[in-house]
Amino acid sequence: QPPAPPPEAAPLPGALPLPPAALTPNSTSGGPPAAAAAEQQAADVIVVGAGIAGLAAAKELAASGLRVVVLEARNRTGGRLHSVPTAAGGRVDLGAMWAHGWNESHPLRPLISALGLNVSRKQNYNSGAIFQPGGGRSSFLSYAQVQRGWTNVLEANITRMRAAASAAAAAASAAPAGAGAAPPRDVPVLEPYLAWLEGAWLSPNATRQANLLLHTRMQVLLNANASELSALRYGDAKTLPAEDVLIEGGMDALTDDLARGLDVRLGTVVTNISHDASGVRAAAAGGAAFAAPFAVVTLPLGVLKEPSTVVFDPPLPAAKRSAGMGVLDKVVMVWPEPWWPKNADFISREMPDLSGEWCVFLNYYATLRLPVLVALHAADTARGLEARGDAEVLEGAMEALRGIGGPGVPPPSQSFVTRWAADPFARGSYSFYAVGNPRDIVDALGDPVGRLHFAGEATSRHPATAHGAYESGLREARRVLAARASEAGGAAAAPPAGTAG
Ligand SMILES: Cc1cc2nc3c(=O)[nH]c(=O)nc-3n(C[C@H](O)[C@H](O)[C@H](O)COP(=O)(O)OP(=O)(O)OC[C@H]3O[C@@H](n4cnc5c(N)ncnc54)[C@H](O)[C@@H]3O)c2cc1C
Repeated sequence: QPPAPPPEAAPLPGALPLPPAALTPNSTSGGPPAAAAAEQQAADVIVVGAGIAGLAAAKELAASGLRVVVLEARNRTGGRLHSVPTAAGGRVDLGAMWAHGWNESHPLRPLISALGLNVSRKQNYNSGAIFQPGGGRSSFLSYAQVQRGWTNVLEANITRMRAAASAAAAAASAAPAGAGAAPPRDVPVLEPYLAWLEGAWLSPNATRQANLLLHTRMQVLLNANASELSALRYGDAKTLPAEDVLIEGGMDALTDDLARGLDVRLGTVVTNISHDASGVRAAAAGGAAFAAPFAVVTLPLGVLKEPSTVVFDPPLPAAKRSAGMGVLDKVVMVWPEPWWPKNADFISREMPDLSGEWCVFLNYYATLRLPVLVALHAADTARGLEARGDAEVLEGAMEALRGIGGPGVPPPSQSFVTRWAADPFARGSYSFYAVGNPRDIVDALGDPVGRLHFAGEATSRHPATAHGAYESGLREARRVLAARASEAGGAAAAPPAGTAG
């Protein structure tokens, strides 16, 4: 539980007086009134972005008695948490869906429990029904055997490579300057895979299953092409040591709850952020302007990677854009009844190549008893599908599904097609370690720049997750409080970079 707010937080020198009507708590239903557009509205802290990171930061800061204004471009809160009702009942997630690493100390557990939300049983990644390209069930290996046999070999291969790289780095640091081993060379994760595949002499059928696994275990999970993913950093983006659950009713219940009582300005597209020793100013499309001594910026990495979208003055260090931003897209399809194997967590198709189109469908029936299949596409495959219209996308889905279930498979009664890469307020799904990224990249992404603080999934030690984003918001709220206390002459000092979240 957040601490009780102090009676009144003293505004810092430089904070502009608050115009009485400028900041109205609970104004979550629209942008600022036009009449206020020209004047600069003041707060103690500006939070840019009402995703789970921004809302966590705002809630924590507001609980300390600060005047916080949250600027959000969309007409809803939640950002990459976005759940929609289905015609068959229940809700499904178009963004994040799993609480990864569900254990007793999961950071989202208190929120989920307080809201009384149920979670599904743990997702069983070994429960899959695999089909051959021409139809018919793959019979010679179970999904579990495939995973044990092939991905473990692949991961062992990468582990060996990383050990060799660490040994080379240790030798280089022990040697006198200019001598010693060459610095470790990072390679795309595709390289060890292909090397292994070449030496493995697999049958065509086994190769297709290996491609399926490469695609699901790496490209879909990490939302990037195997040619972009760092082999040295593969596995660094650790989740918590347990399994994944789905949240019944959808993940955005969490952000709905966090937003309650906060001053969130929906429909406020921030275009410029300037800062100096006296404070931060944020300007939004339409002319609204905001000022505060501090800001917490939670813009997605994909947005930061396009510097013309939100212009920073002075410009941000290049390191703020240096990790990879990938894409994971979903095609959510709803039927009145399931026609597919009901208890297999995943319905998959062997893959003739690495393109991975329509190769994996998550079966919501197995976990939440919803007659819903969710096709997952990543990276280049996802970008290719984003360029097509919904009707064409669904045609592709039906062709694949009829290859699995026969010509009688009916079209879905409802569908949703996501386009996270094209979304101007996300520009992708989540971050990944690109080839050559150093291990401490998340610290560079999260380090403050003057009075600007940075939170969001990409800045977290658990990147690419909702709980990592949440913790990063709390981390930056604490940093802002420490910086305020230190400026006000208190003894508190800002925690060093990368200490939490
Ligand atoms: C398809 C998909 C599947 C995923 N699956 C999982 C999963 O199963 N489990 C998991 O833990 N995580 C998953 N994730 C990742 C998870 O959703 C994110 O890590 C998390 O939601 C990020 O939160 P955030 O607050 O950092 O960013 P966001 O939620 O993106 O919040 C940033 C906010 O900034 C706003 N914004 C952008 N530009 C501007 C602007 N110019 N002005 C004002 N506001 C702006 C955005 O609209 C957004 O609301 C998934 C993500 C996607 C897209």
